[in-house]
Amino acid sequence: VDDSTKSSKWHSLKLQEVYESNHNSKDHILIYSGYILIGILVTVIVIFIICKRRRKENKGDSRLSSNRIVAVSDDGLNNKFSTVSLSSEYKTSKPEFSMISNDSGGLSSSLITTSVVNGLKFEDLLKAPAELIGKGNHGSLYKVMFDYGMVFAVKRFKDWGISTDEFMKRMWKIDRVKHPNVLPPLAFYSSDHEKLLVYEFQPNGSLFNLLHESSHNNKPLPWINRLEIASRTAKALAHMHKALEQDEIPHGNLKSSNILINGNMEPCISEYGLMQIQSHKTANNSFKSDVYGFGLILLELLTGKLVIDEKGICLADWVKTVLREEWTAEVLDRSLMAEAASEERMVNLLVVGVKCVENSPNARPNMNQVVDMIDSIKEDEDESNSIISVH
Ligand SMILES: Nc1ncnc2c1ncn2[C@@H]1O[C@H](COP(=O)(O)OP(=O)(O)OP(=O)(O)O)[C@@H](O)[C@H]1O
Repeated sequence: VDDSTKSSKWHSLKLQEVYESNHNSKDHILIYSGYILIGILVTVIVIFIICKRRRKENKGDSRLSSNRIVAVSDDGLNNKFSTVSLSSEYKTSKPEFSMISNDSGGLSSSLITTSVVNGLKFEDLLKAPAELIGKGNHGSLYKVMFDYGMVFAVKRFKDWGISTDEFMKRMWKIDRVKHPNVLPPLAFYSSDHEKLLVYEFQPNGSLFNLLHESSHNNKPLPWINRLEIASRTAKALAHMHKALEQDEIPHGNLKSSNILINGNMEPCISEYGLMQIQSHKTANNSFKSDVYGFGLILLELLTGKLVIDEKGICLADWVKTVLREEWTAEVLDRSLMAEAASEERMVNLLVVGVKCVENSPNARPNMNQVVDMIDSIKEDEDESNSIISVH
């Protein structure tokens, strides 16, 4: 009995052991399956997050693809007319810019899109050969060329005391206002130290080149073209003033080198709104400064002389003096006098110019009044031309 009891006890112990070992391995399987499930779950979450991020980045990229942005390093640029690649300039020093601006708080605030330049990327601009074509008072201008024929003018501003935020807001406001005779920026970039603006390159150069650089064009600009340029520029400026009056954004730097000439000999106002107004009080005076600038352009158009000549004589003062002394014909560009056009209408336009360059801003007309005055000269011109053509 004892033996059989022992053996049955032994059996039940064995069974228990087997049962327990089975039970343990089941537990293990369960535990491992749990781990695997958690692992899968974590992997799925990680993949989901990565995909979401990629999608976001792609969105940013497609926004960028319609931008043109140029990065130029601070050093490595010299005064000489030179052909460089912006990317090589860029590599000469630690890059100051990246596609994502460090100081402007994000991509969208550092880049501006425009539909005109779809498909072109930042890298393309960096790689393209660039030519320094001028150094103005407020920065340098580069001509950037692409294999497939597209050419851009990139203006690089130095020391423009405007914050990135303000700059971006201003650019958006200007971008909203369109006029066929105002050159819109195609893209722009801003960091605390530097602002870049990209424009379409105008192969015919500026009104300044046309009037004052004999090598530019040997044929003098005919009166009818000068009148047309004056009229279109006045209308474009009046349009911009009206649309941006509330925002207090005048052109701020209107001069003949900022009037570009397109293939049809039409003027295009460039670099609108790139100067900062000191205060609200001066805003109105700044609009009247544009009127002054426009007046000087009229005087340049009619006299063919520089705003300040080699002897330091100021064109506005000179014209005023000559008109006071009634030597009117002396003032006009000789090539205009050689034309069979009406001297009277030329003098009328000159008078509009003189009104615009009055010393006191309040004495100057606004751009709408200027447009009306020029329109009436144009009407006279058209009328007389139609009479001539009938005869
Ligand atoms: N989009 C453009 N296409 C072709 N030429 C241009 C373009 N923009 C400017 N230019 C020309 O490049 C030259 C340099 O221009 P830039 O604007 O740097 O100088 P600026 O107008 O003389 O001075 P500022 O810095 O006061 O504007 C000028 O002769 C100008 O007419």
